[in-house]
Amino acid sequence: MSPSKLDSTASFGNGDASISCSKPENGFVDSLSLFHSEKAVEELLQQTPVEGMDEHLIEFSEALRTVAKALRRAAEGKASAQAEAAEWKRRYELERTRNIQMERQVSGNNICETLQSWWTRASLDNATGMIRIIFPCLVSWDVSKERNKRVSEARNAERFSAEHNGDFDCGRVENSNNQLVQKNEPDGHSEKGCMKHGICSHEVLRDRESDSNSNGDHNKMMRKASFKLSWWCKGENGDQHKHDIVSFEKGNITTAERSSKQISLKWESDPQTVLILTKPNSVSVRILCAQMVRWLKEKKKLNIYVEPRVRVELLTESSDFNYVQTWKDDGEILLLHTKVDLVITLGGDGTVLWAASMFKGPVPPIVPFSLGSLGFMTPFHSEHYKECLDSVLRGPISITLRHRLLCRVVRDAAKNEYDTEEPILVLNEVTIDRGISSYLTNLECYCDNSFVTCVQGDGLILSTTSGSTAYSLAAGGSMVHPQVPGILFTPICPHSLSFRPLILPEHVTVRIVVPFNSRSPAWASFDGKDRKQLAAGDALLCSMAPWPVPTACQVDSTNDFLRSIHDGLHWNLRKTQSFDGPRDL
Ligand SMILES: NC(=O)c1ccc[n+]([C@@H]2O[C@H](COP(=O)([O-])OP(=O)(O)OC[C@H]3O[C@@H](n4cnc5c(N)ncnc54)[C@H](O)[C@@H]3O)[C@@H](O)[C@H]2O)c1
Ligand SMILES: Nc1ncnc2c1ncn2[C@@H]1O[C@H](COP(=O)(O)OP(=O)(O)OP(=O)(O)O)[C@@H](O)[C@H]1O
Repeated sequence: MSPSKLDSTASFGNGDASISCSKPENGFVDSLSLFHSEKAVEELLQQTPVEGMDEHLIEFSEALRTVAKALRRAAEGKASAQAEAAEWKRRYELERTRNIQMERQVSGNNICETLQSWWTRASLDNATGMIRIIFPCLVSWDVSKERNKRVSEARNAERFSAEHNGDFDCGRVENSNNQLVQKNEPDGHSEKGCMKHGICSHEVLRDRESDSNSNGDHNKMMRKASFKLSWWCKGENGDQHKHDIVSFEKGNITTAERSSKQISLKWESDPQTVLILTKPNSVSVRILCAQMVRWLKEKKKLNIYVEPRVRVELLTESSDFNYVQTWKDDGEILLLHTKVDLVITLGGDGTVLWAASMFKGPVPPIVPFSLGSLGFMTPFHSEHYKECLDSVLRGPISITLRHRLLCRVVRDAAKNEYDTEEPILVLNEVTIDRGISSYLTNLECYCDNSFVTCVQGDGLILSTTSGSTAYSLAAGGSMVHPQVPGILFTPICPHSLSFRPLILPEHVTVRIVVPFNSRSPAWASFDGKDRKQLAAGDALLCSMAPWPVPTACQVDSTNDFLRSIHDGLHWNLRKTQSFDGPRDL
């Protein structure tokens, strides 16, 4: 996977005539210097007086010529090998791009398919000329009539990809009415069939109403609450969600939508089920959790889920907490997002990271209460939990859609880039570092098809904008508003003066490869957890995940962000300069 690197150094004679083939920065050998070597030998011989030269000198000059010729041949051989390698790389990247496009098409088609399945419920909005589709379980989305055409195109493409790419078959079959339907699993949990490596597909957004009707009252009670998202800017409520981001009428380019608008969440039916996640080993958290559970059950009549550990703790306190629900195995955790309307976290940022890591697909809105020391992502104060939850349950609320990164490890022995280990979603960052090794990491970095750089230092952080205030900040990265979509590329202690951090656009795939000439393996860790070793030839692929983490805001995402950098980090805190003193008049 790594371009091979030669390190050749040869030197003949002294002064002007010395020939050297050195290895400059970033590992690229200057092959021109090899071509120049033969010329330099000729020059050296011309400088030597020919007359009166004894036989040894003639022999020596012949030997030099032979060496120079050998060097030229080596240079030519290397140049042709490089050209061949470049051609193979080009073919490989083409193939890779084609595969990625196919993958995107499939996931895009999954959305289109969901749209298709709700087409029958679509209604024409006469005022705007738009067709409005209500997704009963998650969002309402306006789509233009042209989408209809795209859906059928997408379905054709899906048929193509189903034939050519078995990886992404989420268990769909076509019924006699030509509609795409879910294959029935023997255990009735067809969603499980949609989880490739434990990551959800968009299939899970389908309505669960039919399930609840057929399964009686219990499931009816568990039906997910629906809500609607709308985008607004500068305090104005611009509820018209246009899909054309860029228009170029009459040669004028205009952008209509910006992804960083404030988002507001309005419940369309009342939330019924909350999941409470708590930081372990904290007495204050335990006490608050018991109070909150009681209040939510008695005053708000909500169904409550907690982790198995917390249920045991609650039952130890009182058997009255018998109504609190939990799960038995990890398989049930994968289905939590289909039952839970709202997640409440009691702890610090680590508990928000923990909550996000439990959802390997869509994430319900999270209300994070601060019971830690820093609390960048936890704007709610626990003392006022009743007022806060009252207002959240009533809605509408401002939310921050925190982007996540999807990380896949591709081992050297993998057949292709889809032959990966279980993908991991991170809310803060993935770090590739030297682990316990005392050697510099040597990491080759690519952005889509382009070589970025080699990281020689302690490692590299690929961070979300939410994670920009965490480890990336400590390594010298910029602080970025969490609503800005992008991937931060921040080196850790690079052994180079000019290696400044980068911010890459959200649509790219970053590939980090451990080259074969690396002195030691590298280690990847995900939101500070789950260390994985990366041996020579292994790669880590990182791209923006389609499932952000919606966290409720105290005021709005900008106000909350600025407050947290002021209160949490004391950003740019300095005594104000006094008026009396030197000044320009
Ligand atoms: N040198 C460093 O700054 C450093 C080193 C290792 C890990 N970390 C961070 O710790 C995170 C894991 O957090 P944890 O609570 O499980 O471990 P932890 O208990 O070690 O706490 C790490 C600290 O980072 C803070 N933090 C976490 N996410 C943040 C964010 N998005 N913005 C601002 N501060 C944030 C936490 O509040 C906590 O104070 C990792 O994702 C990584 O970003 C930082
Ligand atoms: N429900 C949970 N189960 C297991 N571990 C958890 C859970 N919630 C949080 N943790 C872990 O506990 C650790 C501490 O959590 P958290 O950061 O929320 O608290 P804190 O350290 O007191 O807060 P702060 O970092 O702001 O001081 C983190 O490493 C986190 O991953």
